[in-house]
Order: sequence, then structure tokens, then C-alpha cells
Amino acid sequence: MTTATAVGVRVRGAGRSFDGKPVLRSVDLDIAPGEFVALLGASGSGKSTLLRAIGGLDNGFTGTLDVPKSKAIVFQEHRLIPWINVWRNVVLGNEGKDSKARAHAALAEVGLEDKANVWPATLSGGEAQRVALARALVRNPEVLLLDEPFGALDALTRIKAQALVSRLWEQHKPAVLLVTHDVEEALLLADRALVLRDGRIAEEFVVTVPRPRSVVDADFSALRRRLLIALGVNPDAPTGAEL
Ligand SMILES: Nc1ncnc2c1ncn2[C@@H]1O[C@H](COP(=O)(O)OP(=O)(O)OP(=O)(O)O)[C@@H](O)[C@H]1O
Repeated sequence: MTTATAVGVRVRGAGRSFDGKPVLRSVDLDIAPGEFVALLGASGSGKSTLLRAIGGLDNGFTGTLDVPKSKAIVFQEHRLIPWINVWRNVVLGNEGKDSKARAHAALAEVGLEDKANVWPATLSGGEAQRVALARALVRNPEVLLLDEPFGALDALTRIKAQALVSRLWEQHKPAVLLVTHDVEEALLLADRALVLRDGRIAEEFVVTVPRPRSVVDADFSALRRRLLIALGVNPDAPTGAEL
């Protein structure tokens, strides 16, 4: 149930074609305030297209989208501006008289206050993604859109970044849409995992496993199997062969 003051995301009948070829046919999607939703689907199924539409980066879709103005996006690439230092990147486009203090507070939340004055080029990949998260956080968004934000990170850095996102979400409770290819990531973080197929939300998995979650939990493993099958992957094949 939503209340008059509640914010979240509501998508109805969203469609998007490129060069006459439909990618999104009729997407219905609700994200409640404070809810964490993961979006999975085959490569090219339209996940980023949907995220971009929700993020207000695409006007070519049909259908209706109700999304609060207060939103922030983190992409797979950090998209920091190379010629301005880290804290100025964090508040770019969001400046005010307390910019520096807000940037430092957001950097402290991602454990990078000591990098406030350095150039983006001196950051590791994981650090740059954490700065991108700080840049999103500083906007105090009601909706946080994450487009494979850990996709380019090594496995260990990725695990740490997932834990960080989980902690930040618990603290700030934005509505989150996370696009990911990583089934475990989706099930570790999200309240619901959705599968996009044939231009629609084809399947929904409610993740009832209590937090903090563990990949060795029996319920987690069972859900992982079901989600892999929904994605067309054989969960029993050691190489993850297709069904
Ligand atoms: N601006 C564009 N112009 C033409 N085609 C586009 C454009 N943006 C996306 N597409 C096409 O739409 C389809 C869906 O792309 P999208 O990036 O949304 O998929 P995705 O599910 O996010 O894929 P991946 O998992 O590989 O990132 C693809 O076939 C892509 O080529």
C-alpha cells in the first residue's frame, strides 16, 4: 500500500523500440519507497534501457512512468570528471555553501575521506566506484539507480562494494533498482529479483531470506537455482551451460 506522501517508482506499460525493433514491449514495475529491487535478464534484454528511462535519460519510451525527481544513478564506469578533484566531483551539479562539508561527509560514508583532494586518475577502480556512490549519496536520493555498478570490479573488491551498498541502503533506505548479471549479488542485496524477458517483467522472486544473507544458506541456494533456471542457465552444470 502506498500513502500520499510515499515515493517510489511506478512504471506502467513502458515500451521502447530502436529502429522499429521493440526492446521493451510492456513493462509494469513498482518499487516501493525503501525497497531494493534487482533486475536481471539476458544481455540485450533491455535492462539498461529500462533503467535509463526511469532515470529520465530517455524520452523515447511509451507508457507511463512515475518517478520522484530526487534520484541518482551509478553506472558501471565511474564517470568522474578527470580535471576536478574528488570532493568537487562528488558535489558537481549539486553545489551550495556547505558543498565541501557535504562532500566530505559522503566520502566518509564510503570510507574515502582521505581521498577528497586527489585527482580521479589516482584512484583504484573500486575507489572510483565508491566515489561514484558518494556522488549519488550526497544528493540524498529517494530513488537510487545502479546499472551494474560493480561489473568491472575484481571479485574481492566486488564483495566489499556489495557490503558497502547494503550498509548504505540500510542507513538511507532509498528505493533501489539494481541492474546486474550476478545472481548471487541480486539475492544477497535485493528484496525482490525480477527477470526481464521478451520486453516484459517475466518473473519475480521475492527474497525472504533474512539479512545478513549468506550464499551457503539452504533457502538462498534454492532461490539461486530457481533464478538461474529463469535466466536459462543450468544450475547443475559446472560450467553454467545453457539449458
Ligand atoms: N540508443 C540505442 N540505439 C539503438 N539501439 C539501442 C540503443 N540503446 C539500446 N539499444 C538496443 O536495445 C537492446 C537492449 O539494450 P540494453 O543495453 O538495454 O540491454 P541490457 O539488457 O542492459 O544488456 P547488457 O546486459 O548486455 O548490458 C540492445 O539490442 C541494444 O542494442
